[in-house]
Amino acid sequence: MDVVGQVVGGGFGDILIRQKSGRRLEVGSLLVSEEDDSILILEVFGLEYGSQIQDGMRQMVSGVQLEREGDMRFYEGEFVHYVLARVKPLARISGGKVSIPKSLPTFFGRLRPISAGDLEFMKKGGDRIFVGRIRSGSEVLETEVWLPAEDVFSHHILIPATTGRGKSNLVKTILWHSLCSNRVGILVLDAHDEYYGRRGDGLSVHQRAGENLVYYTPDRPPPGAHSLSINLASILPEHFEGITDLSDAQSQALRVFHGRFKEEWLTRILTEDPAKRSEGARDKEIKTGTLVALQRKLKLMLDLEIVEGRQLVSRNGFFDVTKGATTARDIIGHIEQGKVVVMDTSRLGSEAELVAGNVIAAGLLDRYKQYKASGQLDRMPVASIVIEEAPRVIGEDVLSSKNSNVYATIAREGRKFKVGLVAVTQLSSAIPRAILANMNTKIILGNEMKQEREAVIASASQDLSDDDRNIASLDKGEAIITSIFVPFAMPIKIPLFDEIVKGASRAGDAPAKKPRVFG
Ligand SMILES: Nc1ncnc2c1ncn2[C@@H]1O[C@H](COP(=O)(O)OP(=O)(O)OP(=O)(O)O)[C@@H](O)[C@H]1O
Repeated sequence: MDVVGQVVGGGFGDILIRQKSGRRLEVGSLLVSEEDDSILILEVFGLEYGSQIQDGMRQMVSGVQLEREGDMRFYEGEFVHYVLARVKPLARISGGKVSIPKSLPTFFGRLRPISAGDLEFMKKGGDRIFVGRIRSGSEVLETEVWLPAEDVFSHHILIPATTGRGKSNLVKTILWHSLCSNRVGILVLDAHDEYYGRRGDGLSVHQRAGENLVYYTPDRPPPGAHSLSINLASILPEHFEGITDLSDAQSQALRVFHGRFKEEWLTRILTEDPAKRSEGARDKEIKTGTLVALQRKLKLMLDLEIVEGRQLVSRNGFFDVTKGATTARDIIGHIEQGKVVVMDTSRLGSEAELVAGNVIAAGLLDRYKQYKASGQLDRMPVASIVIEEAPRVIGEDVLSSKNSNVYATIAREGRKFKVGLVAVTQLSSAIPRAILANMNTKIILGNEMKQEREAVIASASQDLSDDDRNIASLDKGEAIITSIFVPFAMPIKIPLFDEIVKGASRAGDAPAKKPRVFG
């Protein structure tokens, strides 16, 4: 047996291992204790020195070496000084079945490194999505990790990390595998226009992009892509809720206009001339000051302007008076067919992006509620919405200071209707605990901020209370998956998206060069 260490003490959840000299255990290393009829997988969460020599003596020997450059050494140093690893049991595997460990490994038992053969029970392929390979410390095993797509998407995914740790790469990886089947329809609000692959490789080079990827952009759509504009008539007063700061009077004004003018309500608010308002009873409901402030706010947010003759025109062609009447309906239709819809919102401000997302998310949730009511939900694919910088819509301050919004509703109850969120964030601590706890799969990337690690650890599906340092030391693309759909918290390495594309083109699964034309 390839021994790396031996059990020398500790207790359940905090077992002390002496590291064999010449081996190097890392925080996150996975070890195996072979028992009679099972194996126990253990994970290193702490490392410290051990020595048989008292402190004072060690410091004196060091003094001789440093100050006199003397050759004073300990006889058979590997016996007297060593590294102690603190490990916790992760899983017991017996006859291909995984269970939560409830006992200690054999006292004085020797441990070996984990190998791919120990993890053969892990299921692959089918309606699962690939997220990476099992990692032991910084060593990557061959074992692939595939998550059950419908379950994880409908029960929400949280991707927490600080900047530059590989969030976008992970989202791309997940979307890539979602394109293989139609079991999950996904809306991606792509604020950096980075997923489709206009510049460099993106989802468009996937073998099935033609059938399963739909790209909407307001900026010179490539062949087969759709021009993205949303008609003002698609927007309802509630689409602004929980997105932008509106006073009570302003919210009231939105509703009054909607009640009076139905689909034309937004155009009417924006084009009403404050100077020509009559003092009739109807207008008293809305003060001129409120109207003027509302017009200013909406024009700025939606990038609209009033030109001669009180004509309303769109400056960026996104929110439009004439175009885009069916956009929201069409996008919802694509998601219902299990496609991935990438919406390039890179030209929009943050609030406008969220309003656009709201129009679609609210319509989608409504449709799925209807499917449930009519008994058709079972045959529908799961629907999911990828939202970056998630605290913008599900942050504590947003939800307490403004009315709730559709994203929060989805986070709380979307699961019942097969609608989920993929929330990407640098600030998990800004999301209320109840919502964090509802995100039943967390793919935790590196994070150097203690407060953020604590928020994620406190709401994890497995006990990660000893993993603070482990999470702090995660390198780019290294992650820990905690989920009600995995048997134990899994350390993984996410592949680089470019390598996935290269691998697919070698295997003939993706064209190597030009993006595909799709519709
Ligand atoms: N799985 C990975 N393996 C190796 N390197 C990676 C991996 N994922 C990302 N990287 C590296 O880290 C860089 C940043 O990745 P990415 O843009 O995905 O991070 P991010 O967290 O989305 O950053 P930002 O918050 O700035 O958008 C990439 O350019 C890439 O070089």
